Amino acid sequence: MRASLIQIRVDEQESVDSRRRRAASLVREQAGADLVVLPELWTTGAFAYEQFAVEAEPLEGPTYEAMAKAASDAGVWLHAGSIPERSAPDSGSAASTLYNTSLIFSPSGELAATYRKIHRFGFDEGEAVLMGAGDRPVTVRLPETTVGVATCYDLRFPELFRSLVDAGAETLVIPAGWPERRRSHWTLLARARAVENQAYVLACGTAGTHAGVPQAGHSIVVDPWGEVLAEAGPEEEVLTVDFDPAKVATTREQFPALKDRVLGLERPRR
Ligand SMILES: NC(=O)CCC(=O)C(=O)O
Repeated sequence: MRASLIQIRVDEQESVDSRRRRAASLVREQAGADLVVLPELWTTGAFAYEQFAVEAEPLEGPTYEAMAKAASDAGVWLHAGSIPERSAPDSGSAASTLYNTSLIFSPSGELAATYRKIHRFGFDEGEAVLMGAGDRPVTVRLPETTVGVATCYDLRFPELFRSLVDAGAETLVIPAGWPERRRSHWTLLARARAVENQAYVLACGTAGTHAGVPQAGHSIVVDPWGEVLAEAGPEEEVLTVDFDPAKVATTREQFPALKDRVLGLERPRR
């Protein structure tokens, strides 16, 4: 199986429209890949908090349109990263809510799944107060593998990944806008999630600097044994890797640690 991770540059020098066109064209260039991945909030930048409401889109907005077409033109499964989604107001409320929502398209350009980021970053600021939280882990069946999705800060929460594995995930796809300041956590956690879940990890970040936050880049693909198959540098690039989805089953058979899980442990006694 061939995956291409598009580590696109996100900065204020380029308009959102221009970046959207460029992303679509980069996706088209990946014809021949099975799966293409874009990062988190690549229209605005994950740290450009003031732009979230300005650039928020309905689910089927301009990014959806451009990515659905790019996926079908290239004939690839496309995890189109995430958008600031403006949901329709709930009944009885005048206010709409923003979500950090991932869009996954099939090779015919159909929407196969959406995922609203569960763990919002910022503690009491930024995304944590500007966006609503998702509450539903999501997996998507591709012909060769079952993909479990998570977004950026989610990477720090192993219990989400366990729920994805329990739902059958073999390949964990994680779009992100991870900052350079914590790059060591990014690569360490990507490998940890791969080793503990005996799954492939495809983690796609952004390049560039937006809202004064230099991005780590260093998109990474890790195999179920924790070996790094490919790692990008800090600048914009497409990281392409071939991997064997069957290795998940063989790793889990040959080193069956997942079978030794003890569930429902009591709280420690004081
Ligand atoms: N956009 C994010 O979720 C950033 C996460 C981050 O910076 C961190 O976990 O560290």
